[in-house]
Amino acid sequence: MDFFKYQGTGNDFILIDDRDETFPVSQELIARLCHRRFGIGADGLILLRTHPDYDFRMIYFNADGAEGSMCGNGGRCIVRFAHDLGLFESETRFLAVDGEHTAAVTEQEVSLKMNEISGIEQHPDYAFLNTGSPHFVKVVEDVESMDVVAEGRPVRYDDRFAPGGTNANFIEPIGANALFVRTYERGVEDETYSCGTGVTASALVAHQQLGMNSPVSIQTIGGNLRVSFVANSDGGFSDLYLIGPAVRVYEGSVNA
Ligand SMILES: N[C@H](CCC[C@H](N)C(=O)O)C(=O)O
Repeated sequence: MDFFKYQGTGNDFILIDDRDETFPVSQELIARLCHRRFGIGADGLILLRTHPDYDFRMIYFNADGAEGSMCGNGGRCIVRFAHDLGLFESETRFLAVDGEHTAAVTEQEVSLKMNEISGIEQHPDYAFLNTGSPHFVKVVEDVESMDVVAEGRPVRYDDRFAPGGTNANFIEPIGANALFVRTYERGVEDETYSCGTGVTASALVAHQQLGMNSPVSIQTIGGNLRVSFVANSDGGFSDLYLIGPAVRVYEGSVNA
């Protein structure tokens, strides 16, 4: 079976051109392919399929092999993959688990439009919102020295977020409109080098709690992203874009 490996600021994915819909979907196979020792190794696996009304359809699976909610970095990577396959020139429209997305590509970046957010659930020491995936966001002092797994895993499984659980983001302001974000990712069950829906959520919380304005620059372990948005008077957000690099690393073939 042929596959392509892409990464978006270190969040890495196996991409499969499944326009013929022959990929044998199973939780066991996908978990094995994503395994860092017994498989190719990735934070997730993404199928590119056809759709009569869109340039393509995105189906996302977390590294645990289960079909996931929206993946922002994976969305940027499948846009780069579709462009590499020649499916569009510079702008595209595709269907994902949370509905329609548009995106634009340049040599350096992919700009992905994220779905509108109705509002942020603000608690005394954290915020919670869904940017296509559920995110707990907490402002901390020294994010670089945190043990993100030790702090993030209990949040991911906390009863407050049952039954589906949540991703956990820890954010630190590093400039007027800049953050350092680290994320424990649900379904990977580890810290990832970046999380697209997570940095999107973090930027909106930084606007609301820290007074940051669009575009917010985000440093992650895996590289730099930008999030631009319009804050609406009703507390929601629109014109939400996740912008940054998405790169093909290699292609290969694997025994299914
Ligand atoms: N693990 C996430 C989905 C992928 C999110 C992340 N990879 C991104 O770039 O948004 C979840 O189950 O909620």
